[in-house]
This record gives sequence, structure tokens and C-alpha cells, in this order.
Amino acid sequence: MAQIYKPRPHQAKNKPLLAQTVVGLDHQGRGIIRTPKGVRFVANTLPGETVDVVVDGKYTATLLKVTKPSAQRLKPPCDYYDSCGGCDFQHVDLAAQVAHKQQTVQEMLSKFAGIEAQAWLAPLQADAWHYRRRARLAVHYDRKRQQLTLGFRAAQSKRIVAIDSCLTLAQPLNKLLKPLRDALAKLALAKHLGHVELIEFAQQPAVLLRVATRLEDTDKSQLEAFAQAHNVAVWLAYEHTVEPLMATQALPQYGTVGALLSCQPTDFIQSHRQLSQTMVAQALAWLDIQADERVLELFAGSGHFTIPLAQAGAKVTAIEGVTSMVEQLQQNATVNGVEVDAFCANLEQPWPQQSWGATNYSKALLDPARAGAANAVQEIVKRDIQRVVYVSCAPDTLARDAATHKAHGYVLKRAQVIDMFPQTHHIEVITLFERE
Ligand SMILES: C[S@@+](CC[C@H](N)C(=O)[O-])C[C@H]1O[C@@H](n2cnc3c(N)ncnc32)[C@H](O)[C@@H]1O
Repeated sequence: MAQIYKPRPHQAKNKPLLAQTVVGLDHQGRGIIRTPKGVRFVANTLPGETVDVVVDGKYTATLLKVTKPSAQRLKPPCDYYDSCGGCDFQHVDLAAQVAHKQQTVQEMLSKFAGIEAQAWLAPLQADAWHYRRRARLAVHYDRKRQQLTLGFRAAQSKRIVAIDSCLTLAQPLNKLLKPLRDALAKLALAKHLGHVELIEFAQQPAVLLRVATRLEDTDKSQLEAFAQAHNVAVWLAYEHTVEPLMATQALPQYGTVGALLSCQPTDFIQSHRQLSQTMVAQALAWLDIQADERVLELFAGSGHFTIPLAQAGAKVTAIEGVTSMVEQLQQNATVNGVEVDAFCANLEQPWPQQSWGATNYSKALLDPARAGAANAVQEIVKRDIQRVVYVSCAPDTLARDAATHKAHGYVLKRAQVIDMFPQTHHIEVITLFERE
């Protein structure tokens, strides 16, 4: 009789591990258990809990059952919580979420830089639901069923979880989900869409469609009808350009402290509709701007911190890596009646060739992306810059860059978590370094 290879059943390989104790949380918000085969990280578990798990990776295990829950555990209010990969912290009480975020930053600073902040200020918090003003949704059109799915990706997967509503999206965006799905389903373009972005701007919400070719006339009129019916601005992002669906559309705007700024719909804007401005106000307060003081601002975007800094009396030199954002920043300065020197540069490269690198600054503000600012901080510490406010969305790279500050005589005077991404493990923190 022929021998046929039969794989061993999955379960036989991965026998459940029962009654494991969760001893802590990692910086991605996953519970830590110590199994006979080593440490494993388990999503959706909390310190102190007893859990049954199945090991499914070299470093991970999947939760089967919580047998003794933590007092901090909540029933997640979102219907999509179990399948959607968006909010991985909804099962945690909000105060515990924020405490964990602060503890994570403290641990990273201590472990990688040997630093303790002289003062931790109470976390900055605002709306914990319907706060998010930008989201990227996945789109798939099933040609056989002629059905369009619009939703978020499942955790660690390409599968799309169809959603009709989202508890963290700003309400003007949340209300668009169903009509947008119905409108997209009618387009010839639907078959070619991979994802769509929703952004809440000051004037009206925007829908950004990434497209490869020009729209067919019927698609254009369908989208115009949708835009008018729901007071939405539709933008089309081609490979190298972004165009409004209707010629009458003005550039989108977002608010910062004391100003409204224009940007392209593809440009970065901060996530939380309220805390983005609270964060700017805190940075201004910590920098303690004096009239005509020279301030160097790095990773400036389209001027979210720059324009308020200049309005507070600083002579700001702002550096940003995207040319169109630098141009936009200059225009935002002109429209708001302030002078700013803005330059386009890759901050991962050394500064000596840059004209602005030779100027003397007394203070600096940095707001890098997750990669941090390794090179920029190396350059800052060579100069006579007394005070640095560093805003970070990645505690690991913040800790690395804090070590550079420490090695050059800077002290971490203050730190404060900004709860920019409630219901998720993502962390935003503002720090103040001073040279002693
Ligand atoms: C976290 S965003 C902050 C933007 C702005 N400060 C704000 O609050 O809207 C980081 C900014 O850094 C810019 N950036 C990222 N890497 C860069 C690099 N290597 N050199 C220069 N700019 C960079 C991005 O284009 C983005 O605008």
C-alpha cells in the first residue's frame, strides 16, 4: 500500500500550557510568561493573571483562556475587538494603560541609558474614544460576489476585518464608513483599490484614494455626488502627485496653537484631535521662549510647532525632510505673519555642509518619527544648545538618544506621557533635557 505523508495535527505539536502566570507587560503591551522553554509574549493578557496558552512561535504564545483575571481587565466595548488588529489595549482600564506607558518609558530610559527623569508630570489626557483624526483602511473587491470590503487588517495578518463603525475614529470619520463603502462599491475603480485614508481636517473630513490611473467619467461623477452628499473633500493620490477631485477644493487645514495651517492631504498630521495642540502648548511652556531667541526645530512637518514657536517670539530655523512640506511650512509662516527659516534636509546625515548647521542656537525642539534622531542628537550635543525638548513616539529610540544626551552633560529634567493613542499600546512622550 502506498505511503502518504500526513502532517501531524497542529494541536499535537503545540500542547496547551495551563495555569501560566503573567509576570509583566512588554513595551508592545503583551503579557510576559515564563515557560519551561523560555519567555513568551502573549497578547491580551495582564500582569497577575493566570492564563492557559498555546505556544505558537519562538517568542510568542496565543491566549486560550484567562482563568484568573486581573482587576484591571475590562470587557472591551468594541464589537470588533477580537478580530480587528487596531486597538490592542481595550481590555485594560484606561488608568492602567497610561500607567503602563509611563512605566515602559521609565524602564527603557533606565535600561538603555541609565537615566531617571528628575520629574515625571501627570500624563496629559483627553478624549479616550472617537479621538483619532487619521486612519488607513484596507479595501478589497470580491469580483465573484461583487462585494466590497472596507475595514482594518486583523492583527499580524493581511485579512481584512470589515467594519461599519469604529470607537476610536473621530465621529465625522466614523459616520462616513458605511456611506463610503457603499459609494466605493459602485465604482469601476473599486477593483483596483488597495486602501483608502480618512482624515479629519478643520474644514471638513477628507477621503484620500490612492489611484494608478485617471478616473473614468462615471466614477468621477459618482464620487462628486458622494462628496457633496456627505460634505467630504475627495483627494486622488497618484504616484507622484495629489489632486483634488473637484477644482474648487481648497487645501486642507488643521489647527495648532493660535493658527490654522494648510497641508497636503498626504502630509503627516498628529493623531489625536485635542492632544496634538496640548502637546504644542507643553513644548512651548518647557522651551520657555524669550524674545528673539534662536531655536532649532527638527522634523518640523508643515509647521505644527514652528508657527506657534515663531508667534511666541523665537527666531526659528525649521528642518524637514520632505520638500513639499518645507514649502508648505514657509507658506504657513507667511499667511500667519511670522518669519521662519525653513530648510529641506535629511537629518540622518551629518550637518557640517548645511548653512543652518553653523548657526548658534540656544534651544532645540525635535519631533522625529519612530526611527528617532540618532544623528541629529549627535550633532546637537556638539553645539552650545542649552535646552532640548524631544517629543517621541518610540521609547526605545528615545532611550538610545537620551544616552547620547547624558554622555554630553545633559540631564533629563522632565518627562510626561501624552496619551495620544488611547486603547492602543502606542506611546507618545515629551521630554526636557538641559545641559548642566
Ligand atoms: C512625527 S512627524 C512630526 C511632524 C511635525 N513636527 C508635526 O508635529 O506635525 C516627523 C516628521 O519628520 C520628518 N522626517 C522623518 N525622517 C526624516 C529625516 N531623516 N530627515 C528629515 N525629516 C524627516 C517626516 O517627514 C515628518 O514630517
